[in-house]
Amino acid sequence: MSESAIIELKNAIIRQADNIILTDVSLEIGKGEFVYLIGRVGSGKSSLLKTLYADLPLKDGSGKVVGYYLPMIKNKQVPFLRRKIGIIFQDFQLLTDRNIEDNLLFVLKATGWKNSNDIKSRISEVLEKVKMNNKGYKMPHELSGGEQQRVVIARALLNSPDIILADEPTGNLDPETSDDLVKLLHDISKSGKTIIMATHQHDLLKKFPARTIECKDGKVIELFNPDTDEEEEIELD
Ligand SMILES: Nc1ncnc2c1ncn2[C@@H]1O[C@H](COP(=O)(O)OP(=O)(O)OP(=O)(O)O)[C@@H](O)[C@H]1O
Repeated sequence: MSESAIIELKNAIIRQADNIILTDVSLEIGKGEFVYLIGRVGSGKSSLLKTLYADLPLKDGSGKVVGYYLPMIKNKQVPFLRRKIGIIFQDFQLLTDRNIEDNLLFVLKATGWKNSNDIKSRISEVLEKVKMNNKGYKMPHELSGGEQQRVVIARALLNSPDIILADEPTGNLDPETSDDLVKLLHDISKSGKTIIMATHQHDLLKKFPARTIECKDGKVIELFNPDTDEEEEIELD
């Protein structure tokens, strides 16, 4: 396996229970890469992402994510793998009974942070990164969808993950807010974080081009790579 890839799958089979969803998956993603993951409903995008954060076991083929060998990962190692991965879903999943700062505090406490000054400054750093530093006192329902999703990104950044996996992060947002959010994710990847973003919004691929892979007919195919392809080569169904 390559030394430089932060995510690597080789001849992997992605399963949901006993069902084979994707076969022969070979993929290398480097540090700081931004990758779109596209594919029709039910094509296996979420299953692929779940395999990367060890929510689905990898039993066939090899796979390595931030140094952890997926086929051999032990249950007690999974929380350590997950600390290196920030996960963002379509539904914002903020705790509705507490304000934004307390949402972030909850995660820090759950992941072992104890020093209250460190906690305070980390919360303000991540809110600053997503330009929400003046709204930490607000309750989730007092924020727009785009603002809530920014907070979710801030939450994903708390433990300085190497990788962000975003499953349809703009699925509930209007087009303009989606654009802002994708720009933000691109900026975050430029700071050295690897991002895989599953999306159905193909207009984003044209507006903010990046490497694109597709789940199709039970395989993962490389659709576009800006390092090697011309932009007009992207062809979507
Ligand atoms: N918990 C589960 N148990 C069994 N099969 C599942 C489970 N979750 C998903 N599947 C099946 O796995 C296949 C891939 O689903 P997956 O959610 O990975 O697709 P997707 O590309 O992310 O779809 P979407 O675009 O709708 O999010 C589908 O056929 C789905 O029905």
